Amino acid sequence: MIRFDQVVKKFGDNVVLSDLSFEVDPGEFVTLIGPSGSGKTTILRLLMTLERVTSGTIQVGGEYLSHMEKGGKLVPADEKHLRQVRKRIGMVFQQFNLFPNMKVLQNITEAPIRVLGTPRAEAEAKAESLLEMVGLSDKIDAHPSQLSGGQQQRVAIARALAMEPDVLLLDEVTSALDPELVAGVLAVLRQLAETTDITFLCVTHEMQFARDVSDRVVMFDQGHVVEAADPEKLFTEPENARTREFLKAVLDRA
Ligand SMILES: Nc1ncnc2c1ncn2[C@@H]1O[C@H](COP(=O)(O)OP(=O)(O)OP(=O)(O)O)[C@@H](O)[C@H]1O
Repeated sequence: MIRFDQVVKKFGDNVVLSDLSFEVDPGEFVTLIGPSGSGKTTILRLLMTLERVTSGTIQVGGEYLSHMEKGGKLVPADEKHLRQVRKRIGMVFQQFNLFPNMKVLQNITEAPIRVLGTPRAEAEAKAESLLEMVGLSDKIDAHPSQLSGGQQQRVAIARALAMEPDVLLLDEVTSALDPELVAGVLAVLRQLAETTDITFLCVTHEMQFARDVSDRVVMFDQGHVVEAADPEKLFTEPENARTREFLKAVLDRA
């Protein structure tokens, strides 16, 4: 579903990703772990087309994201192509980024109506069922400022799902939450991972969540994949010294 092929990403002279290749299968839940600055967020931003590759290619669902085919050749994607492929990808951020002046319902229906052309009644019915799924049916007419951080994040998840993405990117979705609100958000994500065929790419410091929910965990350092394995293996018997060092530091801090 996601394929990075020899991707290089530089910011000036800073080589953030060098020759990065990895794949995520359809329906797989993959978590990226690694030290601060290792390039995890850059990977998500490339997938959201907020950044462009320096070289190499990215494919989503068999279609090029970074490039498009023109006259039998691969050329950098134009804005129209990017918008088209991007519709398949949803993202939930650390900061929930809800529209503050819109009620919860409108936050969820806005993109389906405007971007997908979904009729309003259909978009609202869908939003109601998504709000039920995230346990917030009673907040349909609230404004974001009237919700806790955990509730706002669950609305943000519902909003991403309303676009029916094939791929959902999760970037430190619990980092801005008070500790007592984290479990509710993780429970919603766990349910989604178990009951939908969405492909997840997740960046998190919640190691227990990564261990419970992921099909595969990928350890990054300095823009390279150091090691990738199923969570039981990676967390109990990491092969690479860098992974062992990183996990020890994270678990000592917890
Ligand atoms: N827009 C930008 N301009 C310049 N440098 C950038 C930009 N975005 C990221 N970088 C650099 O790219 C590197 C990787 O950053 P990135 O945010 O992807 O790391 P990360 O692994 O997600 O870290 P963290 O866990 O702290 O979020 C860092 O050295 C960062 O300074």
